[in-house]
Amino acid sequence: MSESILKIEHLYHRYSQQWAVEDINLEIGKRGVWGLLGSNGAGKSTTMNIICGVLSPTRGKVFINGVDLAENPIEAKKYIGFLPQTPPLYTDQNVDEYLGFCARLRGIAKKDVHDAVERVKEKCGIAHFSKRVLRHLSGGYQQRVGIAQAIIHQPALVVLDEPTNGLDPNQIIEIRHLIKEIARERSVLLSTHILPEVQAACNEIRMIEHGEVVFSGTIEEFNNYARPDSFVVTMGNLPNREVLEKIPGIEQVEMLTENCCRVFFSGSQDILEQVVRESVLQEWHLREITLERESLDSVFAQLSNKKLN
Ligand SMILES: Nc1ncnc2c1ncn2[C@@H]1O[C@H](COP(=O)(O)OP(=O)(O)OP(=O)(O)O)[C@@H](O)[C@H]1O
Repeated sequence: MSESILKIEHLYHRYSQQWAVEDINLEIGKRGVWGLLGSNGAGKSTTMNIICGVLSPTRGKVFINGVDLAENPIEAKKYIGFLPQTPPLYTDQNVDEYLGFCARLRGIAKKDVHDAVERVKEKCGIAHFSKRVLRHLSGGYQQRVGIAQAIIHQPALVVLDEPTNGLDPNQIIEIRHLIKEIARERSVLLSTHILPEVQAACNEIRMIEHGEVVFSGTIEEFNNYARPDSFVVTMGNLPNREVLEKIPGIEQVEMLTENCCRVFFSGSQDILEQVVRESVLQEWHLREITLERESLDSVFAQLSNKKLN
């Protein structure tokens, strides 16, 4: 990848005795939403805290926009906005006061603070709550303020640690929408252990388990990771099991109803075309044929077990 905003090389982190991250290598591009997926305790927060310079790695290198985080932390951190798992909010401040404070912390010149605050409030849909004290905002709006502080200095990479944790379903949809919106102009790396979250929000997935990367690819590649090996077929004139089992590649047929059966096959999915062809030739009156995809949960479980095995 020529245009990467984040590159991690051989990253290790140990808390006293226990290794939380072991040899993580990652590279992410300059646009889109990148999901860092993993079950609880997989090492996501540790990795994110290291990327954002909150934690020093035991070993390994992190480059933000080509800048070595260890050698040049101030320069590297200019490119990053971070929303940790618990939003760093001063809940006695109102939205304007808090975002103004964050802008100054990020080194924005005094004369530009007002414009920066107005811009992120607009972007995050919180302009109508400018004078509202943070502790009186709902969880979803507090999270919006958390995202606003993460983008106040217009970073090229925004890192969000479980950004929809603890939100209700409507708030989750709104936050996902906001994340996609801010990823139009930059790269967003978000961590989650919730599978529908990555499906709904991410273009690319990096999955870590027990501190190691176990999957790296697009959402389609993730969905197709475990190849389907069965389909369900409904025919007006379904032949008996033995007839179907004679078709090369079909391993076993399980009758579900008089007109419907589940077919287990080995080899490629071309077998479906063959069944359709046979159905026309033999006048079996095919009504429906559906490949049974592995559910995302089962892919997740398989990838989690890959490391254990
Ligand atoms: N401060 C700490 N001291 C000791 N061990 C820690 C510390 N923080 C995390 N760990 C351990 O390191 C491992 C990775 O934890 P981490 O929080 O990075 O995982 P995670 O994927 O973010 O999990 P979650 O989704 O639950 O936040 C876990 O086994 C965890 O118990």
